[in-house]
Amino acid sequence: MTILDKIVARKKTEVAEAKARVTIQQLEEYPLFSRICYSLKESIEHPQRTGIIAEYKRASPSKGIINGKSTVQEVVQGYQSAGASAISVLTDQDFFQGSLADLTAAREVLQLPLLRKEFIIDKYQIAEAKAFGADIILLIAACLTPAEVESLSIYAKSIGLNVLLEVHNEEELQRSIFNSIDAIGVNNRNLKDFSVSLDHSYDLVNKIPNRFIKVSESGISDPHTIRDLKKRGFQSFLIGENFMKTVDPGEAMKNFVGELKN
Ligand SMILES: O=P(O)(O)OC[C@@H](O)[C@@H](O)c1c[nH]c2ccccc12
Repeated sequence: MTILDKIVARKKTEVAEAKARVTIQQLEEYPLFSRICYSLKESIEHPQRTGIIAEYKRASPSKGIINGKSTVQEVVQGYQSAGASAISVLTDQDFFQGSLADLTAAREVLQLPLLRKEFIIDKYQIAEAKAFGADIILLIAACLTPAEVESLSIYAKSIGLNVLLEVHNEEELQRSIFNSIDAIGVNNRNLKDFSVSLDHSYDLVNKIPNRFIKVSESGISDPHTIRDLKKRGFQSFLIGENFMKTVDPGEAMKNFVGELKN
């Protein structure tokens, strides 16, 4: 059993438990649910922003604890001032030590699109994402059938969310493209064995149709890499650990962006 299989199995139980506590109809009554979402595309095209989607990640299955001290609000405010185009917050508890409370805390201090970073397998988690403050959801092709990618993305669009599809290889990409998707991210990390290689981004960029925002995800730690990815056609870059492993992630991003401009 791969780690991804374990996470997905756990998600099925979690979603069943959550549904027993709060129904989807009740989520639709939450105050944040009726909000108008920020557009990911507009924020990425904003001339004063960097294209970076900066992530708040306390821990991960591959690294264990990354940062147990910095609070979500201080970090995402730092990211926002440093020029992030969007913010990603992990909400998985068991493997990443995140929560929906982290998502709402981030929402309170942000004027940027906010991604619920989660292993989504059920429409219910998409309603939760909106109800707790997200503007963007992630659909991971590796754990969804094409029919699921289609129906989940259509539901997300129907409640005004932006949809980021994550792929790791060409087969996942070709089977998962639908018009209800806004952005396609190439995960440089293999979720089955955690190996990281930017070659995944380089190999897939020209196979992604230009109508989608192209995002390169994971393992980015050098401003030169961003320049290179941009030249090859990416508009956006998802970075977590490189900032989170420092004592002041917002400051680390500010310095990184400073180098990017030189
Ligand atoms: O910390 P990194 O290597 O900069 O990676 C960030 C982000 O891409 C990574 O956390 C991620 C990409 N896809 C995911 C899916 C689930 C959980 C986490 C992820």
